[in-house]
Amino acid sequence: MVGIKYEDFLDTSYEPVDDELVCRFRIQPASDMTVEDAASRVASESSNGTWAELQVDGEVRDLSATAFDIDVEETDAAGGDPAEIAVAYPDALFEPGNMAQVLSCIAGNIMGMKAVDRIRLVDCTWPEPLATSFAGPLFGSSVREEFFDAGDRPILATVPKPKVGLTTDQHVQVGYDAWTGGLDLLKDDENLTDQSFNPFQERLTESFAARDRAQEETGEPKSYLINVTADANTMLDRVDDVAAAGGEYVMVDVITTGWAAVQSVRERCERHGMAIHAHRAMHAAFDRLPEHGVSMRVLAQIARLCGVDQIHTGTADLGKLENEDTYGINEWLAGDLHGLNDVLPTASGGLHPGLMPELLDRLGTNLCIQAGGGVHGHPDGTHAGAKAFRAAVEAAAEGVPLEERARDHPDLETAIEMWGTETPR
Ligand SMILES: O=C(O)[C@@](O)(COP(=O)(O)O)[C@H](O)[C@H](O)COP(=O)(O)O
Ligand SMILES: [Mg+2]
Repeated sequence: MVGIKYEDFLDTSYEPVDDELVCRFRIQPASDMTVEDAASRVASESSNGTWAELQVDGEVRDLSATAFDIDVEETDAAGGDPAEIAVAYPDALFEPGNMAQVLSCIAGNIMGMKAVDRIRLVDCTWPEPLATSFAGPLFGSSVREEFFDAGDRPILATVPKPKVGLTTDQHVQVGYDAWTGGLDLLKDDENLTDQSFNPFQERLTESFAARDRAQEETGEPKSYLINVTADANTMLDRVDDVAAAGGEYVMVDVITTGWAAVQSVRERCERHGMAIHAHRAMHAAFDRLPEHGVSMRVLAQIARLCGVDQIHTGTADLGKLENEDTYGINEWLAGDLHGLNDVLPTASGGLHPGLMPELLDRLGTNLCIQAGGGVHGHPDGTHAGAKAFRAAVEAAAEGVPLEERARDHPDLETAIEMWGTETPR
């Protein structure tokens, strides 16, 4: 039998081994706590320790995490200085392929410990055994070639606005106008699911009928990010319904449904060869305060492991919503992760044609770009708004100044006159 107590979870000479998950936390120790004491408690409470000294078998001891790196940020603030710490977690602590269990360790009780005034899970380094125990994306950015002839340009999506309240007929008409105006994707808003004013089954059937007409008319492949968000069983039924209707995608509000449900949807989508568009509504409840919570970088990592193909990552501060490090997150989503597919970032929120050159300059073209107000707010309506959006992105991707392209593109000219290159507030 061996005793384990908080101090045993701190060892700054420790070198993590290859199959260990390494998490970096930003902590603000409580005023009566040294950073070492706080770090040992983070490692203990997020693995197999607790406040009382325990007598355990050796094997149990082996499941203990180790805080092995402490980087204090000197400040003149009262109380302890904040610090970034690194904790290594043994592979055997985790159930392979179970994201909810992993998060109950690394983002569980520690988020509420009195030993720290604030704690933020900032970044993770995922080892091969744990990472490859997850499905990962089925397509990732290859959706651009698999489903569309987009070539070098980003794929373009629009959400009918107002976000809820349109009838199914109105929704479908907006979709048809957007698709025939040159957009690749119609997208449901995060809070549109199966409400009486626009029921899911009718919306599904009639939208895909309109999609087929639009493909006929334009000769271009079109698709629909239909929101299947609901309880897990209902979501799986809706995935099957979308497959039966000939859909290529489903959209899921991944934060509000939870990662366990996302993993089940991923499994069902594989059966049908379908892609998952992840909306991150509620992410800011986790990531907005820089000193506390879970960073969007880590949320994006979790989404990739759980198998989404596209996820919203922000507009590099060009749009209406706060963004955290869009560039860094997009880079990680495109990077190697033990052979798992990449994820296509989605830029959305306050975007309009005038912002496209700067957006592509900052984030490149390996993107899905969504504009709702930036299309349906066009004075000449959705079809004109869609044409302006497509023209702006094509010009930006070709390096042609918008003003020049607008000379022979009146809808684009109108959009630029209307919104200029301003970021909406
Ligand atoms: O409801 C909205 O606000 C949007 O539909 C954008 O509409 P607009 O194009 O009309 O702004 C998206 O949900 C946000 O972009 C989500 O934020 P993020 O992409 O940051 O997750
Ligand atoms: Mg929305």
